[in-house]
Amino acid sequence: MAEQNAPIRVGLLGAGTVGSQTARLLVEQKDELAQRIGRPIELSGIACLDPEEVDFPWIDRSLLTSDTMSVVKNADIVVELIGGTGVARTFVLEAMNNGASVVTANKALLAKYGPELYKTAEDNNVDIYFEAAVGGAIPIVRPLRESLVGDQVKDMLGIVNGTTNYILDEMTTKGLDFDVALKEAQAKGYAEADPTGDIEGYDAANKAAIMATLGFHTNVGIDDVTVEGITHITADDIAAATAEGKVVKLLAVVGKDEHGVSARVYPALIRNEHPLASVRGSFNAVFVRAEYADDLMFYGRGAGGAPTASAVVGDIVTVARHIAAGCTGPAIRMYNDYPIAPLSTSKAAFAVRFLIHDNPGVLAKISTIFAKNGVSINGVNQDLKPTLKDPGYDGEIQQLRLVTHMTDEMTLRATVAEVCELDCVTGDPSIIRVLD
Ligand SMILES: NC(=O)C1=CN([C@@H]2O[C@H](COP(=O)(O)OP(=O)(O)OC[C@H]3O[C@@H](n4cnc5c(N)ncnc54)[C@H](O)[C@@H]3O)[C@@H](O)[C@H]2O)C=CC1
Ligand SMILES: N[C@@H](CC=O)C(=O)O
Ligand code: NA
Repeated sequence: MAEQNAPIRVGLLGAGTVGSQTARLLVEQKDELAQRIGRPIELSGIACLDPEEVDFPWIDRSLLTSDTMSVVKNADIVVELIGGTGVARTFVLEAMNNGASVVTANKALLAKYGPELYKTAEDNNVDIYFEAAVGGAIPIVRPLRESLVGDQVKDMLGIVNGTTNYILDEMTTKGLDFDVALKEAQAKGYAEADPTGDIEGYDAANKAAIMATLGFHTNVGIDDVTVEGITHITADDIAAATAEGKVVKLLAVVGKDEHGVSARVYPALIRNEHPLASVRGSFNAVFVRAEYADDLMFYGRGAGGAPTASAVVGDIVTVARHIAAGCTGPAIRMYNDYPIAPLSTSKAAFAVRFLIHDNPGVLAKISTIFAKNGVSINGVNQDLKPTLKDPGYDGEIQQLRLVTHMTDEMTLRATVAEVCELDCVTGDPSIIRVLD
């Protein structure tokens, strides 16, 4: 009987943005969570790199240690909030092999080592839960893993990175520079320890890999995702979008067709009336289309300490309930072995921006190359950029923007490369997809 009422020990690895807030939610709601679980839970240890630097009024300093393995070994639930694919993997595997269940927010770890981790959980008869790994506070992992398990997911489309959504939103609505907006996102706790992963699209790609794996019951890893970030999006791109009644958003797009499964991350132009256009700041949103449920939409805070901690603590309670009941949740089985659809099957409409010499005949040369390659142009506009210069050319520079009809991506990219060979074209082109 004493055993049945003994507190369930929760070992926290990491006391940063998410770890510190997870500790707060556990401490502040201790009594109520015990009632929800039917057994008390206690924080048995908190590991971090430098305990001296952790100073939150709700954290009992005697629990802090830099001996992470000791926390792993003395817990029933290990909560991994360190991040990255290095030591986090070692600690998570050790925890499960030691009989502990795991809760993690670490999408990079799951997108790289998912199959190994899911199998280790099943082999050891323990849980691995990770609601916070996709869409922060938004319940999306559990709906894919449990609620929609009686359905067939067709595709998913979403904004799954809070940092880039915040940056693009601030650039659009306040005219902020990219770097200033990024610094703000870091200060608000949205960005990864190394924000390169956010702005280059890899964080969203990790999430796309997890979504595809759960949605299609097949292994999709980070290396299977085609990734394009937002670092090449300029104030000019945003201004052009605004002028056309559109916004630029970084999207994760996951689907399945006769060529296989695809998971892609790229910035896209979307109409102001599109529901994703109104997803602002650090909010995320995911659309899921399922065979029988039809369209579903999930929306909420995708990043930040407290919202992410809400998802983490939700998982801790779920896993603690399983421990109290002597069971585990559903295993993650990748029983399908779908191929990854090649990029050559990708089709879209594109907005392409070139910097060109302001001379007669330039537009004709460019449109000839487009026509020769079978890429149909839907719209053109041009404006003078008097502040830009091309060394070796005395005239002025124009910005030429072409919007194509639906075309295949490889042909479009080859066409743009061919145009860039022209002497009258300067600088780097910009290519952004246009969503219907
Ligand atoms: N910040 C956010 O909005 C979100 C973060 N996540 C994920 O949550 C995880 C944690 O992210 P943040 O809290 O933002 O990171 P953070 O950089 O603020 O905190 C990391 C913590 O891990 C500790 N740590 C590093 N190496 C350690 C080791 N060997 N042993 C023990 N502790 C160690 C650090 O001392 C620090 O306390 C990451 O996987 C991240 O991708 C997921 C969703 C949202
Ligand atoms: N860096 C991530 C944090 C949440 O997953 C983001 O910006 O979305
Ligand atoms: Na989530």
